[in-house]
Amino acid sequence: MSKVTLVSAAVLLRASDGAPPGVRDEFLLARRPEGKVYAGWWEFPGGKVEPGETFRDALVRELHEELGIAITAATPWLTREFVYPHATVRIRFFRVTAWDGEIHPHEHDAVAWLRADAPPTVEPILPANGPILKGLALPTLCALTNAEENGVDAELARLEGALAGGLRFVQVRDKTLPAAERERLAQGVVARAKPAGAIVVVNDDAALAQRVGADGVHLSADALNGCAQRPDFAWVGASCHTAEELDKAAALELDYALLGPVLPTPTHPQAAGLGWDAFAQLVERSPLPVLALGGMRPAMMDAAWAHGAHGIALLRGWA
Ligand SMILES: Nc1nc2c([nH]c(=O)n2[C@H]2C[C@H](O)[C@@H](COP(=O)(O)OP(=O)(O)OP(=O)(O)O)O2)c(=O)[nH]1
Repeated sequence: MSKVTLVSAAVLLRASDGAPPGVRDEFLLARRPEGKVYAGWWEFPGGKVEPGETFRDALVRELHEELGIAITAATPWLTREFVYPHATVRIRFFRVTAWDGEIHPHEHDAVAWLRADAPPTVEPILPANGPILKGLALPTLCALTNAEENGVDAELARLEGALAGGLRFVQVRDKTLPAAERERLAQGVVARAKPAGAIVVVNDDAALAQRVGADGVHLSADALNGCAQRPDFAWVGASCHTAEELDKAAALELDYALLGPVLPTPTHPQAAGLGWDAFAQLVERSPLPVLALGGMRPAMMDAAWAHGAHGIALLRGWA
């Protein structure tokens, strides 16, 4: 196997003027200068890990050298491997949310802030980074419907409130609801979520997702294990419990995974949950955004980020 070059890269995040509370919806790209491989291409600031350094050490050093800033808050995010003609790289991406100092490009010839929820306004972007941009467009809080407990109409009312409060990612779950009720729920979710610009995925029923015009499907772990190729939707995710399932979701080039249960839940009180440390170890090499599931509350978003999660998914407590 050829040598793998280790690279740390920073997704610097900030909130645009109209961003909902707590949402950082802009990220920074920088343009590689003349004289480097891929000169003129846009990348996340960062660079190679030097001998004796951790990924985090390299991140801190590179951002100081390249942008003149001292980062004060960075959490691990995705790890992406890519084979270029010149090198095979393993890039550890971090989300950087606070730093000291003004950004001045010392080693790039330009920088630009881009919106996470819109197509990029600069090009070309380094080929390894396509899925990274899609990951940035994925909201960090995923609401799972719970009409089995709340009833369809109450659940749709709860959704309206949450959409008004900034929710942008919904999974229609409710696997045991009678088919006609589940169809009514899915239709109602799409009718409310689409105008708000929210992503809707339907659990394990591609035909229903098609009929109601959802953005995608969410595969249960069983469906993932039996799946030979990525279903043809804009957004496809899967529920995972093990490293093998995370690998399978990555091999199918899905857009995200849910991993859990992280903590005990009312639905599975007998399961102890993975705990945050085991969660962090499992997601460390994942090229996909992974959302923590099981016993989550919105206030746990910071803990989730600190352990490498993209965000959290929850059945109760999202509104
Ligand atoms: N910094 C950065 N590198 C990326 C990204 N995407 C991507 O494929 N890469 C690749 C390109 C390069 O092969 C490698 C980074 O190497 P580099 O040449 O920028 O590293 P460096 O800053 O340490 O520079 P040097 O040793 O060449 O002076 O990772 C990205 O978004 N940011």
